Amino acid sequence: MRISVFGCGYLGAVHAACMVKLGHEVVGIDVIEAQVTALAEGRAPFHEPGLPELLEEALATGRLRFSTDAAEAAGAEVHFVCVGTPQKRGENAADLRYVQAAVDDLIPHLSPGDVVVGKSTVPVGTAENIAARLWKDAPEVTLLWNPEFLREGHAVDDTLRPDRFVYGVQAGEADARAVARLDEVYAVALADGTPKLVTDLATAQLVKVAANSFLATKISFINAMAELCEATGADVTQLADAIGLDDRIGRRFLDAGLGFGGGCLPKDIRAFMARAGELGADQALSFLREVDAINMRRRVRMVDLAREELGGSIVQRRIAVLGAAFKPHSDDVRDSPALSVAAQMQLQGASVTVTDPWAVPNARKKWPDLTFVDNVEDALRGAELVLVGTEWPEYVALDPEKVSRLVKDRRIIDGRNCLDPTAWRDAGWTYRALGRP
Ligand SMILES: NC(=O)C1=CN([C@@H]2O[C@H](COP(=O)(O)OP(=O)(O)OC[C@H]3O[C@@H](n4cnc5c(N)ncnc54)[C@H](O)[C@@H]3O)[C@@H](O)[C@H]2O)C=CC1
Ligand SMILES: O=C(O)[C@H]1O[C@H](OP(=O)(O)OP(=O)(O)OC[C@H]2O[C@@H](n3ccc(=O)[nH]c3=O)[C@H](O)[C@@H]2O)[C@H](O)[C@@H](O)[C@@H]1O
Repeated sequence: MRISVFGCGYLGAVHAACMVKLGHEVVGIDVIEAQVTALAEGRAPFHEPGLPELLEEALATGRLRFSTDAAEAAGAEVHFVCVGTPQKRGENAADLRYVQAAVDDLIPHLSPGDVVVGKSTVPVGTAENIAARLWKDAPEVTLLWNPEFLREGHAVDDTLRPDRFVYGVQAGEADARAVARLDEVYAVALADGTPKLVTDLATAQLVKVAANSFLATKISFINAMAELCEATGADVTQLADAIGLDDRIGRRFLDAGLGFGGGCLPKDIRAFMARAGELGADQALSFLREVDAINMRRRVRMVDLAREELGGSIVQRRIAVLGAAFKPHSDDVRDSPALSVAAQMQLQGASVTVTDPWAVPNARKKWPDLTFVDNVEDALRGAELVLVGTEWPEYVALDPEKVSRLVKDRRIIDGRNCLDPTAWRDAGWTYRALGRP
């Protein structure tokens, strides 16, 4: 099947390469020339495990190309929309201008019978507006909404072996043909037994934001428990293990710490609240305001803890921050809790050095005033306080004895509850964490 993918960022680049792996011929379209050039040369423009190898393999088949020219989408039968839907500046709502522009760019190159498949995360109602637009300008083209659930750091596997497919459809014969076509695209995964749910357009759009809202709520729930643990001397990691053993609750997404960041959960819950307000249903999602507030409070608590540990002031104190990415195995620094804490401490007068195995270039672009180093030893050298902001395996594996000689003072705050407190305390460190005695 010939496929086009509009938007070759974290979602689209992985999707394009994976579609080749599934046997299709793909053109990836993006408006950023440098990104297209890098991808066409087999260089992933961001860090995603497995993507460089997959790109190389896909390019070698001759069935994958990239372009900035939307006209290259002509001749494809299925067109995926994977462009960004960031938070509007100064507002909670999603900025839909990239989705609108991609649809505008695509329409002149569509042929009768083509299927447009929306994958970007959008406020409910967006798909219906696009469908109306296609009805007017390309009436023999069908729109499906097929939200994406991949996680950064696991994107390749999540795309090739997803937990489920959701197809949002309109009513009618054309939709049955479009569904059959999307089934052909995903034939390999469907044959492996991946569940498929066919819903109306509104439900499909809601499934996506509901899933992300649930995940964000689960994280904020455990972080609220961490606040209680801090007030009582209890241990949130044991609490999570204990409640997580109940199958109905489950242990996943109960890791307390600095909370959620990234290009998705924070902006998606805010956009969902904004859309609910427009629909006159804001009360239904008022709990998400609290989910957001609990999440942001963890960052403030981390800075307060640093101040407490340093005897009341962080001004001119040397603090090493391990981690800049919003989560391990990614170089994405969008709304990164670790970076936000580092920046806050710097703004409050601390002398902060940040390191990360992959995210330093992106972090430097975002916060050029922070000091960045490429390796953990340089970050630790002379530090009066060490703060773990992202649980990269190499930080989890640090030997507290070995790194003792690098720092000025042995003080560590584990912002991700990822270290063994006993090992650090036994090596003479003052160990503090969020929600753990
Ligand atoms: N990053 C993730 O893990 C996931 C993201 N999503 C959703 O997917 C969408 C994309 O997210 P990301 O890939 O993270 O964003 P991104 O910002 O990494 O990538 C978006 C890409 O779209 C390109 N673009 C903008 N306008 C365009 C146009 N008119 N034509 C072609 N390309 C255009 C941009 O240049 C950029 O490269 C968002 O709605 C996001 O919420 C959904 C699931 C997972
Ligand atoms: O819509 C999206 O883009 C994606 O958003 C999230 O994926 P992602 O943002 O890649 O990362 P997650 O693994 O969900 O982590 C998000 C944040 O929550 C934090 N987190 C996660 C789990 C946990 O127990 N505690 C916790 O604080 C992570 O450190 C990270 O900052 C969802 O997990 C994906 O299913 C979804 O497709």
